[in-house]
Amino acid sequence: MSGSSLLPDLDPLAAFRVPFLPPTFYYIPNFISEEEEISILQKIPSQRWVTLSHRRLQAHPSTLTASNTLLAAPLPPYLVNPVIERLKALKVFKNTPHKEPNHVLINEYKKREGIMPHEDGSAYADVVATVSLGASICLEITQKPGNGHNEDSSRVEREKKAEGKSAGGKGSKNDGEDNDEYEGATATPSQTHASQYKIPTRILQEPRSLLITTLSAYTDLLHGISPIGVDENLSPDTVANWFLLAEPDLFEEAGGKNERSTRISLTYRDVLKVSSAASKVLGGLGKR
Ligand SMILES: O=C(O)CCC(=O)C(=O)O
Ligand SMILES: [Fe+2]
Repeated sequence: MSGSSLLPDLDPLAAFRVPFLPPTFYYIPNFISEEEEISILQKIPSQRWVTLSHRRLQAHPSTLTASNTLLAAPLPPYLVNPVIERLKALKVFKNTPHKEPNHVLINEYKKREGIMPHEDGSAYADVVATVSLGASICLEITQKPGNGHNEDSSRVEREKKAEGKSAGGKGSKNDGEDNDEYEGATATPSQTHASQYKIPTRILQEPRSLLITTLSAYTDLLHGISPIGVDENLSPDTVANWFLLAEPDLFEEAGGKNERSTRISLTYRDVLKVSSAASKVLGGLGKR
């Protein structure tokens, strides 16, 4: 029905699409309230962190098995409410196998910490919803090395690809969980990107915001966070989601700078392979 200008746009995400990027990035400022942010931060268990070289991380309900299988278990309530209810209202995971997230990776970045440019792995459906807590940070979006810029990128091509694509990342090497390094050898040719998009670019993630990345954000592009103390030169020209920001004035008044401080991200995902049998076996063993 989107063809008629008399009808409202029925896609609840349409207003939040990040411009200058393929239609696979959505940014929603103030997705949660300050009270909700504080409440979630207080409930993240301090004993669950795994320290990596440039960040700390924890997986809920658990780390995936070696074969990228999730042992079925509920997410803790503080990760369900209010976030998952709101993701459902926005139909964020409507095309993924389980229709809702079943796994959350929590990342913590202190000042000067980051994550190498990477794509998220084939363990997950190709939708990630990231809630930012505590501080702002810039996510850098870059082209995957080896991707052509000159190939057909017409609207028709892109829509065909988006329509034909069912959930499920393809060909990615990195699960974002235990290996930050991008392995460029897996690059596949891009049919989606050309000069109408501004890539590389940055997405400024404010505290309490939601960033949704889907489809070609997974297959054709890389995302990463520079391990720096200050994000600089922030402006409408250099930040793709500038006009979606809750408080662009804060960065303008600071001379286009964002002084980093500890930022936590909750990355909601749908793991493709879920084993309830395995969890029963483990649960049984645990009781002995
Ligand atoms: O913290 C973020 O916003 C990005 C994290 C990420 O890319 C990942 O966990 O795969
Ligand atoms: Fe990632």
